[in-house]
Amino acid sequence: MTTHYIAGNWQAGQGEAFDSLNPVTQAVVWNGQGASAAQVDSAVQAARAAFPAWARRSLEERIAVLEQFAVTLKAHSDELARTIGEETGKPLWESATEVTSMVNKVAISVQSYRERTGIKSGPLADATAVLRHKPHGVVAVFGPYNFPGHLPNGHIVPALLAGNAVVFKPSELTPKVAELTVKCWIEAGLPAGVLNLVQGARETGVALAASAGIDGLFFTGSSRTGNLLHSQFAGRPDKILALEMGGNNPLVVDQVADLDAAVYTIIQSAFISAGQRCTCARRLLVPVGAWGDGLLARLVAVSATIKVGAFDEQPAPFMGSVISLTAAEHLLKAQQHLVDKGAVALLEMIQPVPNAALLTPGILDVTAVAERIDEEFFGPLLQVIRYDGFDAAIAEANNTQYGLAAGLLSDSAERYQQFLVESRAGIVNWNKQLTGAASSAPFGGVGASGNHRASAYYAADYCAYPVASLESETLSLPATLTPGVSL
Ligand SMILES: NC(=O)C1=CN([C@@H]2O[C@H](COP(=O)(O)OP(=O)(O)OC[C@H]3O[C@@H](n4cnc5c(N)ncnc54)[C@H](O)[C@@H]3O)[C@@H](O)[C@H]2O)C=CC1
Ligand SMILES: O=C(O)CCC(=O)N[C@@H](CCC(=O)O)C(=O)O
Repeated sequence: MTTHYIAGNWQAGQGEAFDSLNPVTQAVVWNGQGASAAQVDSAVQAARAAFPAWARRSLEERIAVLEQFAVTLKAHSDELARTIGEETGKPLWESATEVTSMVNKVAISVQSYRERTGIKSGPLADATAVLRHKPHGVVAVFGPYNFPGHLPNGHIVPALLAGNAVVFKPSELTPKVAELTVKCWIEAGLPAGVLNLVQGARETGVALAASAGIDGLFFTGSSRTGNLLHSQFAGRPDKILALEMGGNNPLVVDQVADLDAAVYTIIQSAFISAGQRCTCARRLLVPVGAWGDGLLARLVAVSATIKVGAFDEQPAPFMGSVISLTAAEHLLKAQQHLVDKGAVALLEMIQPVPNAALLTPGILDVTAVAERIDEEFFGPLLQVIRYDGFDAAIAEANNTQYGLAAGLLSDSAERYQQFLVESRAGIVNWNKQLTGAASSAPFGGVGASGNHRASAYYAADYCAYPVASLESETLSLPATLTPGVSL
């Protein structure tokens, strides 16, 4: 099976065989062989060869190809949404929103490029100061499985726009979405070699990250892998590394007037995408006392009724499956481990159908757990911590190595001001769900969530480097010479 797209040709893999499965039915969605180290190398060389001509094209020419890509995405949107659903288990309504985000990324990236990294100039007394931006060269893009279309696209579109050539290594759990996306680029007329696709698991990623031929690596994925890459790139200031990693995101609930609005917002924050968004609320901070007890009772009652099902089930479920049986098993074990450590299951997360990666929402009260685990559980498992006093809530919210997203549900503007000032995260929301960040804003975290290279609207910043010039069409002597020099 031809699975890799290198130098404008599809070719079969020479590495390990692997397949992607529908997480609910376990049916094979895609299979093939991963790229060998030699194939990764040829993909990097193809990108290197294609880079100069692509970078020399005018910005308008590159934009035209990108806009055509948006057109081809729209034309294939049903097929793409279905494939996202099949490979990830995400309900069709949600997969369709992912394709829309991919389409919208083009116009947003163009706007961002012009605003943040375009050409700017200003007159000086005897010259012109010009600021331009140049592409880095060949960049590797690593994607996660949870948004197999939208998140790699969030690196690829701005990278190509800036004039880079790309080698794309998608998640091994979602190869078919990557293949379809690359086909859309080909149909849009992207020249051969400018975007290359190498499929495969860890070994393919290791080979690509270690390639001497890349000038940068843009990664979205787990903190564990991101940290490995960070160590690997240490001492390499010549290569740009952008890391978008996970979080252990707190959502603080203050005593609010509209209890149902709070419950709905918590559900959208914790359980959308079956809890598989990096921005999902993982820790829910609830005040001690009767009001907090009432909120939790209502949250548990409503969460117990959430419809969970296969991606194409009708009527549509709110939550699809998690990515795999292995992931489901890992999450169930994590729940059991927390219960063993003293957590109280307010709503037990269960696997309702054997051999299907469907999980129901889980809510654990971990207040009594002595040493809470600061880890991201990437699924529908929400940990509740009761707090006494708003200062204590903020301290608890910040009690994590991560710093991606933090939210406050409160009727008090004053409390939000305090939360905004004191919380440590790249996304801080007020009375809004934590998930669903806008592509028109920067997207990134501090602490263990990233390396200060925010993506989305600020992706333009890591896709090009600034070149500052002082320019004068004629060379002439200044009116006054510096002391000590005579001509
Ligand atoms: N901050 C952000 O923007 C986002 C972060 N994420 C995070 O991504 C994670 C889920 O995605 P996963 O696919 O599980 O991440 P992952 O880290 O397992 O994999 C990401 C990519 O890295 C590759 N890879 C794995 N080990 C490697 C190694 N040693 N060297 C080179 N490449 C390697 C994988 O094959 C895949 O292409 C969650 O932790 C989530 O929070 C997901 C979406 C957005
Ligand atoms: O990257 C963008 O264009 C905006 C950020 C975004 O789409 N965030 C989503 C996905 C979160 C995740 O990566 O898991 C969100 O906040 O829901």
